[in-house]
Amino acid sequence: MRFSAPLKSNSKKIMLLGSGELGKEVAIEAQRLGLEVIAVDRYQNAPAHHVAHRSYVVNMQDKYAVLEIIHREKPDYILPEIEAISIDALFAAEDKGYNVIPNASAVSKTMNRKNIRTFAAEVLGLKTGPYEFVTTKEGLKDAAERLGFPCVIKPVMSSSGHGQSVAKSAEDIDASWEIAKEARGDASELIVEAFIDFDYEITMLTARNGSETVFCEPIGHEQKGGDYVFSWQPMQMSPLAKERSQEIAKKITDGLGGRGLFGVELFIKGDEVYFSEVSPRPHDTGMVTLITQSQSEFALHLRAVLGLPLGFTFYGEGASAAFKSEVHSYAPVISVDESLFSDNSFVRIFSKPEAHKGRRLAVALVFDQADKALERARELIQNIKDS
Ligand SMILES: Nc1ncnc2c1ncn2[C@@H]1O[C@H](COP(=O)(O)OP(=O)(O)OP(=O)(O)O)[C@@H](O)[C@H]1O
Ligand SMILES: NCC(=O)N[C@@H]1O[C@H](COP(=O)([O-])[O-])[C@@H](O)[C@H]1O
Ligand SMILES: [Mg+2]
Repeated sequence: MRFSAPLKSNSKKIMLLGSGELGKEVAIEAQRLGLEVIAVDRYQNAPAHHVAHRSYVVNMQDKYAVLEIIHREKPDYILPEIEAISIDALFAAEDKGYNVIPNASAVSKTMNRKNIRTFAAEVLGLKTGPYEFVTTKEGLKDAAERLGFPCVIKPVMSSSGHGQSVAKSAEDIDASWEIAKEARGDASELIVEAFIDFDYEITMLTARNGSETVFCEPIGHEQKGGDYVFSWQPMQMSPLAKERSQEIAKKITDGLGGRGLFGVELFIKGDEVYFSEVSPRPHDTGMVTLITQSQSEFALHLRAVLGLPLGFTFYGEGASAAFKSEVHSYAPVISVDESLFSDNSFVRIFSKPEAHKGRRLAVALVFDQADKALERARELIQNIKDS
């Protein structure tokens, strides 16, 4: 009897810069492909640290700290997983021949709203709402008056709604100015956007592997305070709005270039599609693909990075709901009710080592007709408790 030799493990090494819940799923997919996984974040025991071959804790905004780890590990691919990373480190790594995903320039553009908005609207000519950039409270007041109320105010560098607010009238401007200081990133410059009274908003997940571009079914989502709470797939759209959404997604991802999966955020009103922003990496609203697709957004990201084929099957409708902490704890315990274990749903707990009110700690996923799935996902997160 002969046994075939074990498959030669793929000797490539990936480095995740940021190791949260999204990175954890990327790390698991990478492990499945036999890659070596190095997970880096600003705190110990971040979700992807638990499933990596090696992990590091560094100040991600410190160019030299980030570069030191890159030089020590010499990864084949560097995958930025959060926005607050030293961009100088990424450019320097790229100059030395490292492969930054999708590329340092795309990361630089997307991490700063000024860069991505001017690139999308003024270079690529994509439709966006009116906007202005300001650096002073006086400038903010004037811009808000010009754009009209309500308007949305966001630090140029931040994410997950940190530092973001909606000013309904001139009286709100002082408060908005203060809120902006809570940015995760740089609050020295703000974007003021006219409020778009959209019918719904979507994420168009778009993957490019160097030879083809594929789109996932559109993901509808609901946000509270600028952070995602529910998502569902597919979002029912008119054929024209869907076609326009894919066109915009193709233009912006071609414009940014490189390989990987992108989350293109769009606002839809009737058949009009407005570009909002884009993540050059898997998107939080895309966690729903863990239950709706044969290859989740995380698996597609890796396939795209490695230049592998991007074919996948959309199994059918589903929804996700984010569970956010209700407590502050240095050792959160999450209890999952027995009722959560049903045939068409599951919960993913991220295992974050510390909880604070509003921090996303788990996600509920349901495979069912989108409206039923959404209702069930909502129910599921009500049955998760943390202490
Ligand atoms: N101009 C606008 N008009 C109406 N709603 C808006 C506008 N800008 C943002 N929003 C709402 O706020 C949400 C968050 O905004 P945005 O995506 O710009 O912030 P973010 O901090 O980058 O969020 P994330 O990191 O979760 O993607 C949007 O998904 C949308 O629901
Ligand atoms: N919208 C971006 C997003 O969802 N990013 C995800 O959240 C993590 C940070 O979580 P934390 O704030 O709880 O540390 C990031 O590491 C990433 O996985
Ligand atoms: Mg967004």
